[in-house]
Amino acid sequence: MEYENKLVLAPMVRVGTLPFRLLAADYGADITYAEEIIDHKIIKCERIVNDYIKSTDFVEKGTDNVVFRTCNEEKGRVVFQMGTSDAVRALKAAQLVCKDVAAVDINMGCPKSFSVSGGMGAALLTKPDLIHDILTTLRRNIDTPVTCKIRLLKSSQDTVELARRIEKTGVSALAVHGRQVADRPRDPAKWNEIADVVSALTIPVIANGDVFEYDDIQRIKVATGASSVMVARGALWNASIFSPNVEAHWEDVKKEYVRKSILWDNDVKSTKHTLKEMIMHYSCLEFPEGKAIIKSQNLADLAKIYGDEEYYESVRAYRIALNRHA
Ligand SMILES: Cc1cc2nc3c(=O)[nH]c(=O)nc-3n(C[C@H](O)[C@H](O)[C@H](O)COP(=O)(O)O)c2cc1C
Repeated sequence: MEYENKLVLAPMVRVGTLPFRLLAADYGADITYAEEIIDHKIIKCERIVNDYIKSTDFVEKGTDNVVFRTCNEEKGRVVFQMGTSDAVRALKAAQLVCKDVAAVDINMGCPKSFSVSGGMGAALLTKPDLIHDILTTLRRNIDTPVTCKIRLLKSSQDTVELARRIEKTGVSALAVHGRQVADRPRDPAKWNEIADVVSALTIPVIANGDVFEYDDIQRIKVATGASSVMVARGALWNASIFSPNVEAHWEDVKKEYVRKSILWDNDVKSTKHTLKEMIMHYSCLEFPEGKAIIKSQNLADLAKIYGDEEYYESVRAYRIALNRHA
């Protein structure tokens, strides 16, 4: 996969499932990261071709819990992001999914305690030897491109030094979130420190942090020199941020997201979570729409909220018919 001049949907836990990735792609995202999945979890899965909805599922053995769902349509642009603290386990996990995705990314930026206490996410930033071990093990053993995503270190010099070590492992690209581990999301991202990494490396750098409207894409490119840009919250709040045309109204974006959730039989908890995040940004969960979402128990309930009962029924009928002919 090429990493120059790309618009990238950032990895987002509980948000970056198949329907949201396809939504972002429809609006213009070239590369779409899946939510972070921990190596332990994917290793417990088996790969199942789901003829019913035409997806490829990684399902926890002995359960019907779909840990990762993808489809042919996104094969050339989906990035599987993994949380890991061990090269052997990371490889085992990557081998399971690598034929179905465009790249495998290692998360080295998550500051949450469940990640850091397991030696994953941002904990890796202080262990350059382990980073080297994980990335070179993956590079040598899988044909799929390998990338990673880091945060800024205490000084720009430290970040550049780490980035250079990472580049030497042969990764295809490096995503840099312009905040340090202790920074809060409301602290401004330091685009100037991303620029230092861009000028020190020859591999593509994907600049991430504080892109909230389409014009910010050009701004961060100019400020950092990076040709590719990654967007998280801006896309969560309105996935049409990737579109050079007029931003779609967020009401339409929500409706389309629910339709895609129905089409790809998304976990209702994940769809509800994403809808709530979208609503909280523009409005308030106390209004009837928010209350109805909180109360909803399945995708049929969500379809009803958005006046899409007919759509829901037609998808259901189509699947039943397909299944009968299978
Ligand atoms: C809801 C949410 C979930 C996130 N989950 C992940 C994740 O799974 N992996 C990761 O590397 N970063 C994760 N992040 C961080 C984003 O990918 C991104 O680095 C950060 O939000 C900065 O970008 P932004 O300013 O465009 O939001 C998450 C952020 C948000 C808002």
